[in-house]
Amino acid sequence: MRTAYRVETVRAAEAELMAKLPDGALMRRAAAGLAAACAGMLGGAYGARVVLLVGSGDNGGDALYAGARLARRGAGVSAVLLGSRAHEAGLAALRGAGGRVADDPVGAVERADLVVDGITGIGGRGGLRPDAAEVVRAARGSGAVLVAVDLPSGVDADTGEVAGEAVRADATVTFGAYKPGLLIDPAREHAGALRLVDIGLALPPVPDVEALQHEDVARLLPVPVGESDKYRRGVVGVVAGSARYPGAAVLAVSGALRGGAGAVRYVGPAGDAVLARHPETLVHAGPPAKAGRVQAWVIGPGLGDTPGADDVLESDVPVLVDADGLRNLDPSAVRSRPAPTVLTPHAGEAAALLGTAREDVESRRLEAVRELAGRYGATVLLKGSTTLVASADGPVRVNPTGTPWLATAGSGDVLSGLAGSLLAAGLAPRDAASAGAYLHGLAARRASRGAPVAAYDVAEALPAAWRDVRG
Ligand SMILES: NC(=O)C1=CN([C@@H]2O[C@H](COP(=O)(O)OP(=O)(O)OC[C@H]3O[C@@H](n4cnc5c(N)ncnc54)[C@H](O)[C@@H]3O)[C@@H](O)[C@H]2O)[C@@H](O)CC1
Ligand SMILES: Nc1ncnc2c1ncn2[C@@H]1O[C@H](COP(=O)(O)OP(=O)(O)O)[C@@H](O)[C@H]1O
Ligand SMILES: [K+]
Repeated sequence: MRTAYRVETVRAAEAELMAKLPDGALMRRAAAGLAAACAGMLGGAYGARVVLLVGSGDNGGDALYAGARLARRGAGVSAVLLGSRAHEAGLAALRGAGGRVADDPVGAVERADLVVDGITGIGGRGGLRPDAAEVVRAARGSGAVLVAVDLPSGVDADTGEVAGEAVRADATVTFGAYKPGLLIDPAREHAGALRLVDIGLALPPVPDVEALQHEDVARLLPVPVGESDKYRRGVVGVVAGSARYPGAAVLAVSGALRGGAGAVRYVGPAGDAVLARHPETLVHAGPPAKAGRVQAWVIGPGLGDTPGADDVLESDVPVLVDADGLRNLDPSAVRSRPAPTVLTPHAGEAAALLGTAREDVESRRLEAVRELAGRYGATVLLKGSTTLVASADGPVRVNPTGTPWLATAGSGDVLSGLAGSLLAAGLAPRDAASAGAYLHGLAARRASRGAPVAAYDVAEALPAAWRDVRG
């Protein structure tokens, strides 16, 4: 599991550790890790031209001490001082090692091999100020490798929000713990490759945000055993499709068939289309309550204007509500259910549920997903460039897989079928949602390999994604 902690928690752990260590020891640890990472990216420090962008806080201090180390190894290091003051001991260390303060900041970054962004870290507020923004733009245009210290300056560490201009780094070297913003867009896009330097912090067991890795998903996935039969493996019911959108039913069933349930019941008017593609589906044209027993329902993809989720929400099994099922969804109807509910909105659907604008959800997705989970008393999977899964309590899960090629019509239908199938197979709601998103993103990467994919390609790549995860 990759874990991330909010600034408040990181600062408390730092304070506890600092009290036990000599003055400046923690910063020297951080700087040593940073210098080693920079030297690695340069393929050796000797003869390299390194420019440090230095803000007025300890983030600048890290950059200055790391610069001193690189200078001692033969790099030409200069510092661009962007704050009202600079970390005094760090600046003295740099000067003592032969580094200097740049008198022409833009010229210096234009000639640099590597630029170190030490403008702001976890103490930063808002976007870059104009003087910093100008030098950062020159650095971006120079072809130098841009390495952010702890965080790309200008992004919000706790939320991933980017209000104004921010550094776009090739890599970020972060200290002690990942911060949520490093894993969540839009900030994640600014961070580049992530590297964590252990500085010995003792962090609480429960993080604020976490991201599943292969081994976590492998442990969650259902695997049939000798005495399994199709009913014991779980039956998932899919209520989807309409005369206008029969394809959504086919796609949701395609995901459900590859999600680990032993059987898929399809309920709705698109039975012929579903059977043509998936003859193994149990098809029913009447109301869901008459379709036979299921262990979980998926409702919503391609329903169009046909009545919403009420019938299914009254059932006593887990329900996943997607797409058209989310329209006008009543929080009290969801809250009062005896079984768990999973909602899978994209940003537009989440915005409609919250009564806000789509852009607002996209820029503050962590807050939006938490708010929806609280309001509905449900597990919420918010889709998009960073897919998040939140339940009423516990860490928010960030999905680390996926590709922007997934932004294609119908891929969400595959996901809802898949996650619903995992629910029917017995996974807890946040596990079904997050393992589903993980496999879905992995399948999309496999199917795409840098080229456009259709939603059905993603469904077909799901078995290969399972095999990847299970090793
Ligand atoms: N506390 C510790 O023990 C350690 C801290 N470390 C470093 O210290 C950093 C935190 O240091 P600080 O708390 O001094 O805070 P930062 O250095 O992150 O930033 C605060 C400073 O930046 C200024 N500032 C805030 N927003 C700005 C903006 N938008 N544009 C320009 N300037 C802005 C503030 O006026 C303040 O002087 C961490 O991110 C990490 O890099 C590391 O050395 C590891 C140890
Ligand atoms: N920019 C993006 N980067 C990565 N994944 C994305 C991006 N945009 C959308 N996705 C993913 O694509 C899928 C689209 O689902 P959805 O919006 O419901 O579309 P549809 O209703 O057409 O199926 C989701 O899994 C979502 O997370
Ligand atoms: K920084």
